[in-house]
Amino acid sequence: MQPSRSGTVEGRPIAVFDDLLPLEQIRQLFSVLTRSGFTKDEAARSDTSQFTHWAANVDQPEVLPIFKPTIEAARWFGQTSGRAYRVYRSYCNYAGFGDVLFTHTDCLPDQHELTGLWFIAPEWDVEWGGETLFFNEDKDAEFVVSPRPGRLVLFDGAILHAGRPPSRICHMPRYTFAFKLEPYQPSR
Ligand SMILES: O=C(O)CCC(=O)C(=O)O
Ligand SMILES: [Fe+2]
Repeated sequence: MQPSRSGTVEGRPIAVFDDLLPLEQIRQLFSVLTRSGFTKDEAARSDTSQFTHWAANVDQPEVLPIFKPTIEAARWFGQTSGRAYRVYRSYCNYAGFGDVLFTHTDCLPDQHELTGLWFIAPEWDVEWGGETLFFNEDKDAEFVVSPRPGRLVLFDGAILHAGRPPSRICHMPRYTFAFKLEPYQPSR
């Protein structure tokens, strides 16, 4: 498995993977998500907890078609870091026009956790916005990922990042399906 492109921010890796699954499977997952139980209780940071956004927690992510390719992409990451990763949390974020998604990190600098984000949409127009941005320590955006349907971006969770809400002309929910992965010692 090879990324379409990769880079680093503050020396920490990011990789973008495309076409890991047929678009039809992404469309099916989109359809399931539109009928799922989202609750407005996900907070990006402790100091923004009064501005929650909608998310749906998923208890059995193994059954989803996006699970295995996520593990395989994490294995690609592990080739460089020498680490093995396992999923410890899965959920889907929702954002619509006018929502705010705050900049945040997903782990502490020395935790070396990974976040995998899948863009789940049947189609996406560049004018709809909704990119995920990655910032350096100066809060300058250094890496941008367009929310192309079926795309996976995998990154060191200590990189400051934010999803951007879709624009006013976007009639589609912006779903990003998140896998949080932690390093672990596989038993031999
Ligand atoms: O929706 C996005 O682009 C970002 C989501 C995110 O950073 C997260 O769920 O931790
Ligand atoms: Fe995040």
